[in-house]
Amino acid sequence: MKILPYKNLFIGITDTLNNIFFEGKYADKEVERTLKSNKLWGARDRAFIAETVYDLVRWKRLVEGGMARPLSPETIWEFVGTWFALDPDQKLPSWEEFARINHKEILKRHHESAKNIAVAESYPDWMFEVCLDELGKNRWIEEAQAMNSAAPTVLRVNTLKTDRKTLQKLLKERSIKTKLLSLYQDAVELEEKTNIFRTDEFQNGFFEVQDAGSQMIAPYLRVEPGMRVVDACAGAGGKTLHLASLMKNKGQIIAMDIHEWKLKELKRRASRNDVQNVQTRLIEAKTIKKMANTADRLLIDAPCSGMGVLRRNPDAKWKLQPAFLDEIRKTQAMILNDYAKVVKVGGLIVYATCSILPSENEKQVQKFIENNPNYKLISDKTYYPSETGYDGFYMSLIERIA
Ligand SMILES: C[S@@+](CC[C@H](N)C(=O)[O-])C[C@H]1O[C@@H](n2cnc3c(N)ncnc32)[C@H](O)[C@@H]1O
Repeated sequence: MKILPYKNLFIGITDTLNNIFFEGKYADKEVERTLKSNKLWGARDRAFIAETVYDLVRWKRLVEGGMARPLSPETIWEFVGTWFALDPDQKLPSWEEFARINHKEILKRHHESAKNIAVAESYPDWMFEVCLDELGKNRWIEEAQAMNSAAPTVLRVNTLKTDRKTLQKLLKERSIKTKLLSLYQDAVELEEKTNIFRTDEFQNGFFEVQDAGSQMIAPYLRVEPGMRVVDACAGAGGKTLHLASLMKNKGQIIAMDIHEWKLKELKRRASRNDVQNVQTRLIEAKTIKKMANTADRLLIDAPCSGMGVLRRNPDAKWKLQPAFLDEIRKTQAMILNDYAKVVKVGGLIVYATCSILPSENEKQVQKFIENNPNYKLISDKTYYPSETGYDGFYMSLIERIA
């Protein structure tokens, strides 16, 4: 995007980056907070700030390759200036903050550093190596590149309240252009970024924002109206709400998590969506044991590394640590082993993650089946961002056979 040479926009960008990189804040929340902080910014100003911040979070390592020094709170302006200096079509404003910017030097350093592919694709070395090792070179390079582009905004129509065509028409009346996605039965994609949360349609629960890949998970569980379904890692309920729509609000969904605040948010969303068949339950020491053999269906939307959704959360590239990956694999194995008993004999389980790493996905499931002969793998699938254009997900369907 062309530079908008206004100092207050650049101050917004540098402050936001500082909070993301050095105060541990999440990129999406920080961008939202910055955009709310100045009511006078128009749509173009907002787009410039949001796009520049996301680009810089995504391309941090590549930009550092062109800088004389690493990124620090002291070098944030140089970091932003270097990013624009890498593009010959951009002209930096002649402010003192950009006085150190030397285009020729930057390009020279950039050409040298980008010979390292992890720098060129802007990933930390350890992450690049783990992914190369797990996915192989061809697959990982394609995914690394796909996850460096901006994520589209996709809505899931709430079929308890309306249908896709009606939603599309209502949004069109607000000059919000959308397209229907033929491979995803309830998905509507925005053609341009806009603050969709301000619309009456959102306030009235006609849709939720949910990536197209994520929309494949609930239907994979083959729920039917009247069933008793447990959503074991429900979080704020993205998939719980989808399950409720598929069940036409009939039967019972028990939405569980280890964090009460997430379940509170789930309740708020359920009421906006007119979802009436969900009961929330906080997971405590004996909760899971007590629920053995009670469910027709079990969704395990497991906590994971998020290595399929980096284009939506590019800051995770820099925040994720190898030790966390080890920990999360243990948690996944524990959840699968302990929670699988909740389903009745003949019942179905979906184990899903928003990661494309086999060690969090098919390898976890294989290990579980090997150790638990009462369960059978029916099918599984990984959705790769490079193939779908949406977030990466894994899902497996497991039957309890004895
Ligand atoms: C991928 S997120 C769930 C997203 C959610 N299903 C949705 O669609 O919005 C994983 C969730 O697992 C929860 N979690 C972490 N450890 C858990 C555990 N031991 N048992 C149950 N849930 C757990 C996290 O709090 C988080 O909300």
